[in-house]
Amino acid sequence: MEIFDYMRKYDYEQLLFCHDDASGLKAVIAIHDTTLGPALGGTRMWTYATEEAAIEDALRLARGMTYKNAAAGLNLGGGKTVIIGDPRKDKNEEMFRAFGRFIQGLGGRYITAEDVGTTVEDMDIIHEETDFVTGVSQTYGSSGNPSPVTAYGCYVGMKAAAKEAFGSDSLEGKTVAVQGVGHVAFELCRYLHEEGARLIVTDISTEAVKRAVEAFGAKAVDPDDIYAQDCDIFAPCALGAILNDETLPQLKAKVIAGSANNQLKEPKHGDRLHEMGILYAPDYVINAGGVINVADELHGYNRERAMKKVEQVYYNVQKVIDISKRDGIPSYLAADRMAEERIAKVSRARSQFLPHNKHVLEKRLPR
Ligand SMILES: NC(=O)C1=CN([C@@H]2O[C@H](COP(=O)(O)OP(=O)(O)OC[C@H]3O[C@@H](n4cnc5c(N)ncnc54)[C@H](O)[C@@H]3O)[C@@H](O)[C@H]2O)C=CC1
Ligand SMILES: O=C(O)CCC(=O)C(=O)O
Repeated sequence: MEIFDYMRKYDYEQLLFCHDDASGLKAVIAIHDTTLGPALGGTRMWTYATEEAAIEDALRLARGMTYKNAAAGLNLGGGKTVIIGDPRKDKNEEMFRAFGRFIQGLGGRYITAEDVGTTVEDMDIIHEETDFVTGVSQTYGSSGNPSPVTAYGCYVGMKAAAKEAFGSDSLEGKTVAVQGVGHVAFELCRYLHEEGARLIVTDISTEAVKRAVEAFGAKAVDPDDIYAQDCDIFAPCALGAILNDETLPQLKAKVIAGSANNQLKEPKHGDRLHEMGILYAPDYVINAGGVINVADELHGYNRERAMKKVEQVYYNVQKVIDISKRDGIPSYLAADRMAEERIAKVSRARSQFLPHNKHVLEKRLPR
């Protein structure tokens, strides 16, 4: 991999390697774009097969956060960290403290949060060493676990997509097939059940399926059968790349609206969904509830205000649909266009010289 060629191709700002031998910390922080504000994105801990795979993941995820934050209307840029290691075996307090000090050294250019393999408890340790961490536990007056808020954003985003596809945003009587009933999807199922939707669920964990069947009267199906279910809406809430050559021909849903990141295996699958007349609510627009929630911590966390902001996901999905119709392009490209247009407009507005730039971080968390 030619790092600078890759960074030039997608316009990255910065890539940092953080090493601490005593704790075993090997972290890569990627900062993609800070036009809108400091780069905010979670820390993923994973056992990467190679260092190159870890760097690529950090870069790809950081760019995704630029688009997610811009589309969500946040004054934040995009960044992400990967820590190389097994989250079940390799974590220790010194590691997250050392990592926190590296983040502090960036002076606010990058703000972290949870991602796959890291928890609220890990954020609390990072918080001992830096001001620039969110997703910290509620005992610090912070937001805690973001999943229920992500679920709420996903629910309102699904309603906006339903309005376009079925003429009404009511989900009463609609059948929703949910792939993966983990932290986000279980809460999503609760909203759907309360509104009177019929649920079909699957998960590789029989325990997770059992919980959803018992709590919401959901019908359970095998993981491979979820795509071909007779349903109105398909909600991918487990893995990435599940919209691909094998699964697209099986789909009967008119709408795809779920929380999973990177749902399209390749861009051509977004084109194909458009041709098939299936409305795809782009992943990073509909699953932005989590980041909207943690970003609220930067202003002194207020749950009510955060939930109000997350309601905006409804209108963001509508905006994407409008751009898709206006420009005759698939929804995934419309989402990119919406994010890029916002970055360009803010960038133009900020070209005017000001003696003192307004700092985006109005209030820091107490420590
Ligand atoms: N937690 C959050 O706030 C956010 C989550 N997301 C994304 O939403 C998705 C779900 O996140 P969480 O609920 O936090 O994760 P989770 O790990 O709690 O839930 C995922 C569920 O999917 C199941 N699963 C895995 N492979 C499967 C397969 N092949 N078929 C069926 N089920 C399978 C797992 O057993 C698990 O129950 C992930 O893609 C995540 O990246 C995105 C933004 C924020
Ligand atoms: O939701 C979070 O905890 C952090 C934001 C993030 O990294 C994401 O949305 O993927």
